[in-house]
Amino acid sequence: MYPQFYEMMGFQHPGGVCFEGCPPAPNLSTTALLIDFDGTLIDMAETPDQTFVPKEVPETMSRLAEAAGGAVAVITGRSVDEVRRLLPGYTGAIVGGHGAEVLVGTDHWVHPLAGSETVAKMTQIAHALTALDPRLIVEPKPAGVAVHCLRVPEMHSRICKFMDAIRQQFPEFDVCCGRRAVELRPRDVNRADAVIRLLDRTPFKGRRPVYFGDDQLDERAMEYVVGTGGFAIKVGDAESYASHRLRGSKEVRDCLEVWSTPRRSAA
Ligand SMILES: O=P(O)(O)OC[C@H]1O[C@H](O[C@H]2O[C@H](CO)[C@@H](O)[C@H](O)[C@H]2O)[C@H](O)[C@@H](O)[C@@H]1O
Repeated sequence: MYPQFYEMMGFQHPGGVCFEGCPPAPNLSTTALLIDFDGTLIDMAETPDQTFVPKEVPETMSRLAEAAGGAVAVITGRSVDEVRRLLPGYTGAIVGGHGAEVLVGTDHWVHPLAGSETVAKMTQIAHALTALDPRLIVEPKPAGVAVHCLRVPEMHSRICKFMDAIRQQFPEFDVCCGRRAVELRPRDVNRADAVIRLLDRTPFKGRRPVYFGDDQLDERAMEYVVGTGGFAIKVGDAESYASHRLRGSKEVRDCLEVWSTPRRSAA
């Protein structure tokens, strides 16, 4: 519903209200907005394919990207193509594969190991793990592979061990045992460094960074953002470098909706 409509009816548009936890909108013309995807912008789902993107999200993200002169980035473990598919029309930047891919404008950088024989072999071996339990899900990525064990948490530590055994055959890779997924990715890839590099290039350079994240993986990036005079918003109650808290993805989306409607945001 348009803000003007609420006004005509004598109500305040919900998008114009900064609620508890949602900081007042920063000046988007001097801000670099960095937003984690799963668990932050979008609610967690039982499998990566069941992820549901509310229909207003791509539009909100596009509005933010436009207002920020392109200095908005989705920071994620998913591939760039996957984010493009889930956010049709979004023209901001995407850091995919935890930093193994970076899309800014039309410049799409991919890690040299992306699409390599090595990744294909690793992915094939990871697929064999599903013989242990069909509820395990293998997600191939351009420069690595993830095995999701959200539906079989009791297998988590076994999967970590298996994936570590696979990794020993591929020295250029590291294993990351996350809470919900175990992932192999290039050793030299991590999201904090990817964020630092992103903030050093146009149109992000010289802007004040603001980071939304939910995961332990976001923390080093948040530490950097806070250390450079920006601020961070943590989703959930885990320990964090962030100065602000939101309870869940719905609140993140509501907050971004407020921010993308500058005329109505708090000063
Ligand atoms: O960096 P993020 O944007 O937070 O991405 C982290 C991983 O998210 C996805 O997997 C996770 O979310 C799925 C959907 O909610 C869930 O089913 C799965 O168990 C989680 O691990 C994504 O599929 C991965 O590629 C990302 O690395």
